[in-house]
Amino acid sequence: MRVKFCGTASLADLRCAVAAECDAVGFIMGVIHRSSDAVTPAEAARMIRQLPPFIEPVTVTHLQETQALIDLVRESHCTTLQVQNDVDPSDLEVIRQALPCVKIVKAVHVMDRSSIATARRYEPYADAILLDTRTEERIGGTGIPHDWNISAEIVANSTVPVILAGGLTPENVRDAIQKVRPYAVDVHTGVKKDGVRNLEKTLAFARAARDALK
Ligand SMILES: O=C(O)c1ccccc1NCC(=O)[C@H](O)[C@H](O)COP(=O)(O)O
Repeated sequence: MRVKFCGTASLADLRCAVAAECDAVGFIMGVIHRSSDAVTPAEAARMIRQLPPFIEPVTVTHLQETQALIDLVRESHCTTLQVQNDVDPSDLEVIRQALPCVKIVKAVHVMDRSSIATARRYEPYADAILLDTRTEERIGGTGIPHDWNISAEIVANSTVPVILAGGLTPENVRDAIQKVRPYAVDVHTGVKKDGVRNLEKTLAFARAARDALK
């Protein structure tokens, strides 16, 4: 099972994720909704210089305007873009033309069964779909799980890889994987202690995720 740790805000956070043998690290940039752990593109670029090979750095953002998204990826030097906010699917095509080597992940918020159609709408334009939770204030990093029955249905019918996020923890990630069968899992809040990424929780999350289907 692949694992992404989101909200990497310091070298200490980065080292925790690397120690847990992560597959990807997310850098939150360009936030317009409530959020924590945002960094500037220059800060992300500096941290990425310390990243060992074969770990994917991901630009995670609220921004919606196509050129702003392209600029953010270029400035941060990430190799994957996670679009957390609403955009027209055709905008993803424009981004792909501008950044042909960058993988595009589109977040879909699982609120009710309408999310199934939303995910299907983005599938032709995204390299992966990330299923997340939203609240009135936040469109990511809520620490709240959603209805995994709906997520499982999206995974079962998707033509692209599906990443499960939203309220995952070292304690519930095994059940989540067994029920939803995602391509990868993603966590931000669930591996924090006293507001910062915690090494024990990060290691425990990665271990539980990797052992879930054994
Ligand atoms: O995590 C955030 O605060 C965030 C802020 C702005 C845009 C996206 C954000 N998160 C996207 C992620 O990939 C998070 O890991 C995902 O929402 C899960 O978060 P959590 O429920 O806290 O584990």
